[in-house]
Amino acid sequence: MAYDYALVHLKFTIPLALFLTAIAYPILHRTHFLQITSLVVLSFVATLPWDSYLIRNKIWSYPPDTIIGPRLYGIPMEELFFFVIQTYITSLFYIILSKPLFHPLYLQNQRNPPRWIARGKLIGQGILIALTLYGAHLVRAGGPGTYLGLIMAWAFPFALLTFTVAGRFILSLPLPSTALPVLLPTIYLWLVDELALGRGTWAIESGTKLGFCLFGVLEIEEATFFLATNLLIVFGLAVFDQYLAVIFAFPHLFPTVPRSPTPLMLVESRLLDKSQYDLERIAGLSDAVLRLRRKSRSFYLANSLFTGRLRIDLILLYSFCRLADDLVDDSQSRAEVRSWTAKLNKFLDLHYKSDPKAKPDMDLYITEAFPPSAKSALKYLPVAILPAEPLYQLIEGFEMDSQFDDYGKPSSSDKVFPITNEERLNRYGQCVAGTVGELCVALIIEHCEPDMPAATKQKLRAASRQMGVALQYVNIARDIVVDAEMGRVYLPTTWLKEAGLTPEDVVARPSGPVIEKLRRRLLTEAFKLYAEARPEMDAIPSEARGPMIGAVETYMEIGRVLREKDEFTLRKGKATVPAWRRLRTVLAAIYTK
Ligand SMILES: CC(C)=CCC/C(C)=C/CC/C(C)=C/CC/C(C)=C/[C@@H]1[C@@H](COP(=O)(O)OP(=O)(O)O)[C@]1(C)CC/C=C(\C)CC/C=C(\C)CCC=C(C)C
Repeated sequence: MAYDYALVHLKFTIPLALFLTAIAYPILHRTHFLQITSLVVLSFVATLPWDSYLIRNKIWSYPPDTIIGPRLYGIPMEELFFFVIQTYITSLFYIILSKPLFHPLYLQNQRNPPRWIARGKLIGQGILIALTLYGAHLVRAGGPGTYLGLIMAWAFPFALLTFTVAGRFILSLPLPSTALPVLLPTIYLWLVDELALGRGTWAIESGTKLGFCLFGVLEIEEATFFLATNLLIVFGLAVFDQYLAVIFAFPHLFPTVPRSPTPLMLVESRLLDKSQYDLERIAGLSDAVLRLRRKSRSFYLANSLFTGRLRIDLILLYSFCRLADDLVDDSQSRAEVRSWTAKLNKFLDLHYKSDPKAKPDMDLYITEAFPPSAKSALKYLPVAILPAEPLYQLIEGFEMDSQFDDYGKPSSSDKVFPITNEERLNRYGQCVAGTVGELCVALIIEHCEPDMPAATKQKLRAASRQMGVALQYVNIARDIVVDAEMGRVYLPTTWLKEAGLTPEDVVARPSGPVIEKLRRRLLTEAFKLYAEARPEMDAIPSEARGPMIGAVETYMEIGRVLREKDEFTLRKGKATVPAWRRLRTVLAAIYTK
């Protein structure tokens, strides 16, 4: 039947490609399209002459009644389509499995790599050189080793080239993110090939094959072809990721990055001397990711949905917010709180209020005023694209937090509970969380749509502040017990009074039916604010909309768990959302954005 080969695509390769597209679509970014398109073109151009040579030299053949007919340089169009769809399938496997990775962190081995990476690269290069030479030997020897030799002498030089360019980066990546995108499509295509060979859709001519089969009727040459070509595709994608990471991670080298870096920028990135890489910044990014992972499962999961410089700046913003909050929270006295907030305000003054002509030495100030662990969070805060006012207000919110703390004063009569009423609660939420929402939106606009209409910007700012308060209310509702243990009660004193309680009662007994009722009242307010702000998220630029909705919904899911259950799993005293449910929330957000 003339459609046998075409049916192989219709039954096996196209369905898998469609399935992977459905899975990957919400996380695909413009840079991914650049990567996949480039790889498809490169694969097509590199395979065409090689494939044509093998067909014309009768290494393999197609019974006329298995192909539709049109050929290019002797290659059936179904085969040409195979070049494209195999590259596409393997690329999607790689992109899906690599999405959680934060690629800039893997640039740290570009200079003075660990011994095993340096050696691993040399060993890898040695293996690829040996395989290439052996392939050439088989070709020269002719006979049964010809087909295998042609595969090796063609594929492994390309693999050697890409591994030479990105070997340290590839070896630095977690093994599953490179091995699985090679092995999964390879095994799948082995099975497809086995079926096709078994049906006679194509045939490998004797005389130029070794006659060994990996299993069934799958010739060892065919198995080697799919393994080698998928290795080439993954190496090629990793080369892209290495140079994209350089573009995104180093603003001093690439001050502005379009929504999708251009091929010229990739070439520039490749030609850079690695001595220009700011590895101190990479270490700072590593500190920020570690802080995010340790402190917030909600935002740590959500961060992997973002891409490029927006992802980097959100992580850096989180790191600063968390650091500032911890400096104040960990203070042992009101004087210490005032000292930290004064230093943080001065840090902001030096950035926003100093004479541009007399730029202060920020590194010196940070080193003198803050502990070494704080340096990277302060140094790399992307102040150039963040508005000042929300940052000052954030520090003000942390100062409000400190009013709760009596720092061990003997008499509880001095005890202050500043959240006296709902208005104060809202003000507090605006300061510590509404500001964060506004700062997130500022980054999104800068990176995704700087020329956004002013009216849209204003609507997003207002909605982001409201959403921030909603998340803060969920945070408070979740942490009533934890906060009470710290002597803090964020439930408004007026609410407590209506329920016949005082803040001291809540500190003494932060659970029970009355507290539960107040928790639900606060959650009702949180979901009211959320419901008003959520529709405005549709105006967020498309590449950030799904991830930002994912971040917000993951956090609001904490509130849903609290509302659904009277009893919930506590982790360090905090109600937690099961991992499967957090993942389900994120996936629902990005697939329905
Ligand atoms: C994806 C990613 C990395 C996002 C980063 C978001 C970010 C910068 C968060 C900073 C959070 C933070 C540490 C702020 C300091 C004050 C504080 C603790 C606020 C509370 C956050 C809880 O963070 P935590 O790390 O403690 O998380 P856990 O509770 O331990 O799980 C708050 C609850 C406030 C968080 C508020 C926001 C993130 C703003 C939300 C609003 C938006 C994202 C804007 C949405 C846009 C529109 C148009 C509605």
